[in-house]
Amino acid sequence: MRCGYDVETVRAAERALMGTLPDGALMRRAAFGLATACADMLGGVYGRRVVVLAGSGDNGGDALYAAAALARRGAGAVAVELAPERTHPGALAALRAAGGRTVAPEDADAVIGRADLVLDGIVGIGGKGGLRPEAARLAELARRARAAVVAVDLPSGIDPDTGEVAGEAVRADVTVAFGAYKPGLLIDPGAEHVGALRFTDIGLGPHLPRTPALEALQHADVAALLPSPSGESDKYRRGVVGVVAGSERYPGAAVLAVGGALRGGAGAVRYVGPGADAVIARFPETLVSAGPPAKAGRVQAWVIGPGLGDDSRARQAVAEVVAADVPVLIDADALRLADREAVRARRAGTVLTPHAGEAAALLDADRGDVEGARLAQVRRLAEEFRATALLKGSTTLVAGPDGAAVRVNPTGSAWLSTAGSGDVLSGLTGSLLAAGLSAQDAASVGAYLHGLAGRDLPPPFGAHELADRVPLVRASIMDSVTNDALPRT
Ligand SMILES: NC(=O)C1=CN([C@@H]2O[C@H](COP(=O)(O)OP(=O)(O)OC[C@H]3O[C@@H](n4cnc5c(N)ncnc54)[C@H](O)[C@@H]3O)[C@@H](O)[C@H]2O)[C@@H](O)CC1
Ligand SMILES: [K+]
Repeated sequence: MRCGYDVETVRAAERALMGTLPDGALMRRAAFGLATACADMLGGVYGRRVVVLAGSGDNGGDALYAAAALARRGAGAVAVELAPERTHPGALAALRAAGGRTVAPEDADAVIGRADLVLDGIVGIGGKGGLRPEAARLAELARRARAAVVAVDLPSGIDPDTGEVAGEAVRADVTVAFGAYKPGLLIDPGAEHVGALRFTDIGLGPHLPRTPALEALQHADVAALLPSPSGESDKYRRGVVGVVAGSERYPGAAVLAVGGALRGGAGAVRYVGPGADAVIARFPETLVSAGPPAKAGRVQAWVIGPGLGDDSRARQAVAEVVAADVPVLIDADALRLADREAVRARRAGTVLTPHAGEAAALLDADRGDVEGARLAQVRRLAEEFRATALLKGSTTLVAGPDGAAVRVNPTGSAWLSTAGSGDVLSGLTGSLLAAGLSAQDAASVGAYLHGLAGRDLPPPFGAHELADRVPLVRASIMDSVTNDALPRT
């Protein structure tokens, strides 16, 4: 699991650790990791031109110490001081002692234009609000530069706790995070500015709390959560998922959601709705039923919404499914039709899967507000509906109603935004709910497999191919974990 900790938590851990170490030890560790990452990036140090954008806090200090280390190995180092009277004195002295020089912000353009590498030490976790004009100008120069840009701890201008970006922000090729990932490095729009994310351990681990603010699953976590049938399994033990989707107008949504559910590993899929002929033609193993969901027979979880429409049949089906005492996934049209109070009153797990536009409608907000503040908005959704909310988008987030860590999906690609992609995700996640995963695990594992399937397929692809790819990515996850566990020879 990759974890993100908010600034307050990181600061407290740093204080606890610093109390046990000589002065300046943490900054030395950070600067050493940073200089190593820069040398890797440059592929050699001697004769390279390094420019430091040095703010007046410790972030600038890290950058200056790293530049001093590079200068000692033969790089030319120049620091642009944002506020010369307040630059970190020890780090500045180290840079000068190593032969580096400083220039005023007015001269930044010229030195950045000749640089091979720009180190962004404008602000780190001490940044407040959008970048001030002088800092914003430097961030813009760095963005336009042909040099490689390495962000120190985080790209200046992104909010470390939320990933929100107000105005200009540095766009890095590499970001070197110290001690702990901050949530803003993992959530868009901040995450888009990070480039390749590297980590430098400064020893904070033992001082960080057990529960982070944000979690990103990795292969081993997913492998541990994925259900596998055992000798005792029958279709009910593996989980029967009921899918209420599709309409005369959108029969394809039914096929895609059922396909996702089958590939998610359910023991059986029941389909309820007017798309039965299309479903059976593609997946003859589906149990179809013409009546309402309440009469469809036993299921361990329901998926409702893709392509459903909003006629009286759809409304009735949503009310019945929301009233069921098994886990329910509510998507697409059903998000509009579900009664908020009825959803809040549910006792079994509930997963809502809106994209930003649907989330905006549910929260009475603007779509842009949802996209710009994804973490706050997914938490709000979970709270207001007392449900697990999966907010789809460039970084998919999953928040539970209990205030536990929010999950951010690390897989996925822009090619996933294709018609029907969400229908597959719904079926897939519903299948995991039926197998007994908690709402938050089912949603985050569903998003992980779905995203990985999207990365694995040569683009462009159609949504039905995503479902077909799930068994392959599942196998590769299992393989990678088994191989990791083998002794190395
Ligand atoms: N505290 C520690 O133990 C460690 C801190 N480290 C570094 O220290 C950083 C935090 O240092 P600081 O607390 O000094 O804070 P920062 O250096 O992140 O930021 C503070 C500086 O930024 C300026 N600033 C704030 N908001 C701004 C805005 N919107 N526009 C322009 N300038 C703005 C402030 O005036 C101040 O000069 C971390 O990100 C990390 O790089 C590392 O050296 C590891 C150890
Ligand atoms: K920075």
